[in-house]
Amino acid sequence: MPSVPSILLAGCGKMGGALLDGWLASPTPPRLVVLDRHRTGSDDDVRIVRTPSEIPADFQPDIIVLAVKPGAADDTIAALGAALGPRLARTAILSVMAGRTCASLSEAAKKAGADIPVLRGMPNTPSAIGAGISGFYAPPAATEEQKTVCHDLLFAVGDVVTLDNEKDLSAVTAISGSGPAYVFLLAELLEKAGITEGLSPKIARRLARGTIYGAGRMLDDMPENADELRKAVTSPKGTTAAALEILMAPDAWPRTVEKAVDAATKRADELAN
Ligand SMILES: NC(=O)C1=CN([C@@H]2O[C@H](COP(=O)(O)OP(=O)(O)OC[C@H]3O[C@@H](n4cnc5c(N)ncnc54)[C@H](O)[C@@H]3O)[C@@H](O)[C@H]2O)C=CC1
Ligand SMILES: O=C(O)[C@@H]1CCC=N1
Repeated sequence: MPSVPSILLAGCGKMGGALLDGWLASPTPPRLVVLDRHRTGSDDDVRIVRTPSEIPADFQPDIIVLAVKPGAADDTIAALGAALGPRLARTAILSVMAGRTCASLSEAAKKAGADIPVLRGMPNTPSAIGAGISGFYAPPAATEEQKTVCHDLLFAVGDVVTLDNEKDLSAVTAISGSGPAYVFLLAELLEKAGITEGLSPKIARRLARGTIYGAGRMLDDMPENADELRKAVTSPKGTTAAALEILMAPDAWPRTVEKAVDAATKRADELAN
């Protein structure tokens, strides 16, 4: 494989688009062709096509990053097989889709005429600004080179946790794949609560966002555990204690977060095939 890999990004919506933004901002972006039926335009860094038949005839992808919805994967792989012909057999797939297993996607590739490995990543949208975190799983069928290139594609947009068991990707999806949405919800709710308490929407928004940003940076920068950082904010009989008494009641956040993550993990399992 060349030192700058050639990547076909199939699906450039919210997640594919976040990866694309992160790659283009990274010091050594891959050679890229983007396939998305709803995206148009082209620039110096990336060729964008709407159908597989428009993929340049001399473009041999080292890796196809599959970022369509799980239900669209089989059709997309079939269409790629028809357009790429023997080139499909000289590539590997990195799926960033929730649920879909390596085995089910390898089967789809076989139907499209290529017996190729499928690796899986589960990134998240902060990848767009280089602040993503991804789970990564490579099956035994993948070559060391394919593992390295796929790992590095994810590492170019943030941190990467390599997994020994594919099954763990469902929990990863529930924690970090979906996780930014939970934090954005907290931002929305804090902002609304601030407005309810009489702050202007502008000030409530600034306070909510600034707080989540600052707390996130502390989690990243400081050695203390999250509970220690929490306790450092909580004066006995003070304001934080009054709020946490409500949030930390067993049926409040502890149970709610556990139930939410369990629901997301189960949904990822349901999307498997
Ligand atoms: N949105 C997120 O935060 C995350 C999403 N994912 C996974 O990423 C995948 C994509 O999710 P989103 O980006 O949110 O969805 P999306 O709907 O924003 O993007 C999907 C894109 O695929 C394109 N597409 C669909 N079928 C196509 C075809 N046959 N040929 C060409 N383009 C086609 C659509 O035009 C669309 O732009 C899903 O499988 C999801 O599980 C993974 C981690 C996080
Ligand atoms: O909601 C979903 O299914 C996708 C996977 C992780 C984040 N978004």
